[in-house]
Amino acid sequence: MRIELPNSYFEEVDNSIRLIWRNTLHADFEKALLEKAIRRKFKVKPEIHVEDGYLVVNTENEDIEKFIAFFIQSHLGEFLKSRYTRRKVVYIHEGMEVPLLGYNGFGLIDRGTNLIQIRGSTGCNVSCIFCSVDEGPYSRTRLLDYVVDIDYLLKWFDEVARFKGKGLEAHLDGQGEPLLYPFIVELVQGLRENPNVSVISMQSNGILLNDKLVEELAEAGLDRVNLSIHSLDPEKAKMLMGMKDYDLNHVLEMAEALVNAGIDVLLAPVIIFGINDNEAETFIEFARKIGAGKRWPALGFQNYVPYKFGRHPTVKFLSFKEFYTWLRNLEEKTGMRPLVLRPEHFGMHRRRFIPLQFHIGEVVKVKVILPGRIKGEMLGTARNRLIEIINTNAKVGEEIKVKIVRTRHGIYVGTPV
Ligand SMILES: C[S@@+](CC[C@H](N)C(=O)[O-])C[C@H]1O[C@@H](n2cnc3c(N)ncnc32)[C@H](O)[C@@H]1O
Ligand code: SF4
Repeated sequence: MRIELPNSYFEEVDNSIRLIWRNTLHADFEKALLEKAIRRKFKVKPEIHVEDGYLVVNTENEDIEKFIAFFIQSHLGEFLKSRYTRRKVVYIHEGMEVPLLGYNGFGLIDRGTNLIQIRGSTGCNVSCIFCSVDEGPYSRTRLLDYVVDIDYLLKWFDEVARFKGKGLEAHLDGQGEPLLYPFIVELVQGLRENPNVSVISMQSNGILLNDKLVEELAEAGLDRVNLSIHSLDPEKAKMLMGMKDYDLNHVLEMAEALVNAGIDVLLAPVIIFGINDNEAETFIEFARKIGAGKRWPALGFQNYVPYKFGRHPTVKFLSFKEFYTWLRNLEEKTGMRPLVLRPEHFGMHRRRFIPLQFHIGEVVKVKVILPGRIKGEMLGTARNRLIEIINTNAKVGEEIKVKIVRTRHGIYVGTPV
């Protein structure tokens, strides 16, 4: 008898049955564990193996089939891992009562404009050598990943959108790669249904795109992708993305496929002077060739910035003043405008902030609800907001007092007192 679960297939790995769920997540169940559970319940020991992606059990007993499906689904949360980072995944859903405002790892961020950042998951499939958040399989600091349930994320978004009003841009980004979010198409669809959303955009490295996904995203209503391509030289691109099988050609093809599907493309290379600044004109040529920048600017060159918790390939970087001079010269030389980007180019304007719940210096009683992503970090909650607690060894379930040390843009950081 073959067992099938929605959006999933199975593989056999060593002594385990691996469930691959929505292509981006997996969970390993030891065969012995599954067999023990069945033996206990039905007093039989069936043979289990995987065939063509199906889990096959040598029984015609439908109750056993149902039991196995139920057992796997109900234990999924315990074993869930990212297929790309191999880290444990904490699946956040409504029943956990985790607020989706307050933290920059997942949920929603309001920076006082009509653009709302939406972060459905953490984790990345590559490890760029300059990554501001030290992401990807080779991260040295990130200990686990989060995935937020789609219905729960949309529920919070709808509430935020009601407060913020009409003409919003819903921007899918993250401390990681948005295309790893297992419900990315459904997320775009759900956002499109919100009457206050005018534009849906995404920041992505584009690697996981394929023709089918591009079509699905276009149909769901994605308007623009800010595509991170850092070199048009295949070898240099591999080096910058920290991935030896990075297929630049595929990403370039996908850039074109996006444009052809009616999704605007903004190329967003990070410029590290001495490494890829000499490619600026080639980027501009490529953007022109594929017809990027139909409704928004075609290029968004980014200045490399060494971040505290990021990776640092070089000690040399340009001040923003020097960077803008470089961009203006490039505008003059190539006629490509605008390269110096302003919020107006994206229809962005100031909007009333969701009111802050805490002020700096305030001491708050916080319930610790989740482990954090880096050592010494935990996530706590108070007044329906998340708070990142740093320098702590508190455990989940404890109630502790923290002093709020950061509130900027509604991202709360606290230290134990
Ligand atoms: C952290 S990434 C997340 C989204 C996605 N993974 C990507 O790379 O497009 C967000 C953007 O920041 C850029 N970025 C990463 N590290 C940076 C750094 N040190 N300085 C400037 N930009 C950086 C990335 O290239 C990307 O365009
Ligand atoms: S910059 Fe983006 S693509 Fe590169 S490692 Fe960081 S999150 Fe991943």
